[in-house]
Amino acid sequence: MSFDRLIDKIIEMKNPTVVGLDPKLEYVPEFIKRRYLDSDGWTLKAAAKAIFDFNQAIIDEIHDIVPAIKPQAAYYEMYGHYGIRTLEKTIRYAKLNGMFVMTDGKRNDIGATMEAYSNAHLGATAVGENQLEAFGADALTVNGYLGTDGIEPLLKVCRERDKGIFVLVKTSNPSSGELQDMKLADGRTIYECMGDMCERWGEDTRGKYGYSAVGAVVGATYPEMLTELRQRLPHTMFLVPGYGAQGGGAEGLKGGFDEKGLGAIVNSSRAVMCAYKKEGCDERDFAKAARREVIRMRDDICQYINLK
Ligand SMILES: O=C(O)c1cc(=O)[nH]c(=O)n1[C@@H]1O[C@H](COP(=O)(O)O)[C@@H](O)[C@H]1O
Repeated sequence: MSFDRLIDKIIEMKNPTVVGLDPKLEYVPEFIKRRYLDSDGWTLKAAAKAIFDFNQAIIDEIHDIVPAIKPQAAYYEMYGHYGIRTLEKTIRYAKLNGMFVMTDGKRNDIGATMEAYSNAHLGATAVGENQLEAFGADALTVNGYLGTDGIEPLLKVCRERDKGIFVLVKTSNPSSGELQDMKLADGRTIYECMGDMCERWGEDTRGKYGYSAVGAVVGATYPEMLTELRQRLPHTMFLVPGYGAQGGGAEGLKGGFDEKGLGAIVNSSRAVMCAYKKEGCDERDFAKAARREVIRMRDDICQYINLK
């Protein structure tokens, strides 16, 4: 009921990073696409099958180095129910390989509907007497803007099943300040207020490292705010996207970590999935190129933090 399982893995692997599996078909090497698209045609089904092979090969190459993956649901929903099946299989395959899985769904709704999202992604669905796991991820990204009743159903599942959530606090995109940086009457920004709510929501779920089951998404593209939020939210684990393809650099990330080098996990998606394109290596070596990139990323970030 905290992020202890994730932090244990980060310490064991000495690696505070997560690979985002956001697989567009154009990232998948031709030789894999031909495997299905030549025989089945250019269909959603064939694309979803090719994407699963792509994900599987990357997981095979990175699972001994990286503690977690973060599949972004949109890249699977694009392929309809075939894509959803690929998401489900990808989650299962990563878990079989010992990885922590954070589904990036950025979900939120009223309490009743949020209960359905919580059961779908983190908990289980009741079918008669049976409680059946649908996706079974370890954590989910969520939007907190509907307030406490939209978060409560998630907290219930986090407590019962040892899961976690990452709430959007200060996002990495260029327009994030339009709303998130606005000041409230009490002088706080909206993102500070959302961060404070994360501390409160997580209060009774703190684990052995002091971090609760309620984490926050804070973009690598805003290093000063990342540093400021680390001080402000001592019990909130950060998911930090924006490193690599969005321009966030390793040095700017250090303020997001605590003095033990914990408290944050940095995501990279395109830079890992498409490392083979950047390297210009044979496309058949795409998974090895992903492996080289995750090692480079780990070493790049770890040089600035005190993770023992
Ligand atoms: O919640 C997220 O993961 C997220 C929040 C945010 O503020 N910015 C952000 O980029 N993300 C996600 O993080 C990933 C970043 O991908 P790359 O820019 O390719 O590394 C994508 O899956 C985004 O949807």
